[in-house]
Amino acid sequence: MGRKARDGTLSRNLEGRLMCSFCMRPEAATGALIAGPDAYICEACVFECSRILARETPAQWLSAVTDLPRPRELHDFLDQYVIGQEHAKKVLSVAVYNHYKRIGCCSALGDPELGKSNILLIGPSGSGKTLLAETLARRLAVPFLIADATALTETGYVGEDVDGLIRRLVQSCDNDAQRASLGIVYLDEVDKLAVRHTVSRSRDVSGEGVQQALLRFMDSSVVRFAPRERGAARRPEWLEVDTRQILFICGGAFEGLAQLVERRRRGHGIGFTVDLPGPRRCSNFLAYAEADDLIHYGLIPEFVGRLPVVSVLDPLDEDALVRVLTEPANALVRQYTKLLAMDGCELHFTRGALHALAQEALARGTGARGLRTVIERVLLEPMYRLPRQREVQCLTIDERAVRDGGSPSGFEYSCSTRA
Ligand SMILES: Nc1ncnc2c1ncn2[C@@H]1O[C@H](COP(=O)(O)OP(=O)(O)OP(=O)(O)O)[C@@H](O)[C@H]1O
Ligand SMILES: [Zn+2]
Repeated sequence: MGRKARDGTLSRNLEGRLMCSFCMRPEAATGALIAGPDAYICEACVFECSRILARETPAQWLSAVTDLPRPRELHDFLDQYVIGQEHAKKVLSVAVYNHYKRIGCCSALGDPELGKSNILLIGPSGSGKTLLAETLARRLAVPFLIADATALTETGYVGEDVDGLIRRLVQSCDNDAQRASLGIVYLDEVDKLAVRHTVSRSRDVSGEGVQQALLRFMDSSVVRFAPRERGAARRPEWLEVDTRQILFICGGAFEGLAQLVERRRRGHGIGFTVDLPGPRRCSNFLAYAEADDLIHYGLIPEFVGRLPVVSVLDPLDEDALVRVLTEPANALVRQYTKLLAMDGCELHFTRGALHALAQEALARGTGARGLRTVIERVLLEPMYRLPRQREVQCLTIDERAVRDGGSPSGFEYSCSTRA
């Protein structure tokens, strides 16, 4: 036994009793300790170590890579849940595939070099940014966390700092730090971190400060913290997460960015651009957004540099919203049909009603997000009455029922009893 094991702090606790050098529990609590030249280890820690090693063997990584869905498969899966956004689907499928392929290969070959390709999604509210990220994470069965960039603070301020974000990811994996490090973090509203947007905000935390804090995590940084429930057997005292394998997908509407792009493309100082941009033109110009435009918008160059993959999503038009209502595997119309079927009622929407719903959602300017609100309003009255009105067996929502705002009269008008 080495000198350190006898005298050093690694092997004895404050009372001078032998302890496990890994979890620091005394011999009385751990049972037999296995001695090394400089340290001791208990059974629980041996178990934990073998579990970690089992996951890190190259063979396992390679099989994970062989099982990795190819970009085309990822795209097909996205198609089941996300309407439109073809470009974003393609870009994301490839980027996410490459990300996990890289992780697998680098780990297998013991290569620490990991050029990570975090992703930036630019698109209006309710166009499917979160949905795309979430659906990919579900297909890959990797941990997924959604966070709002505007709620983040610099370390030391009140609120959730970036460390807290990683901690939340680990907690969502039942404190499995290893698994958490393969996760995807979707960071919403990063456009609100732009320097020019934070000047007039009331909170004392600058968006720039948060951008700086995020930089560290988007590359590689070890976050170390104590798990919430301590003391339980076989639970390490500290959890460590290396963020270098965590994929960050950032999203934002970037209002006004299209105008910046347009101005750049037309050359500065030419007066005729002023009153040209309409919504359609703007989204066209967004497709030409470059790193410089994002920096001009107020993101710091280092932050933009960490987001090499950029995709622009289209605003959903009326036809797209009708498809969102009906086509996805978990489409709203399917959901409510199932819900009313539980009350023994068959629900139908006419084509006119679907378009009216889409138009109303469109008017709200929150993209597909508005659809649920509108459909809830229209179906409120029927859903309120149905559980009592046993005779109603077939309910057709037509255009008028939508336009009448789901008033009782609209309901009377559109429901019928079947013999
Ligand atoms: N392209 C789409 N296809 C199908 N459903 C969509 C699509 N876009 C949005 N939705 C639906 O609208 C809701 C909101 O979408 P999502 O959260 O993805 O918007 P977002 O683009 O992330 O907007 P925000 O930036 O405001 O969060 C989701 O519940 C989703 O079901
Ligand atoms: Zn131990």
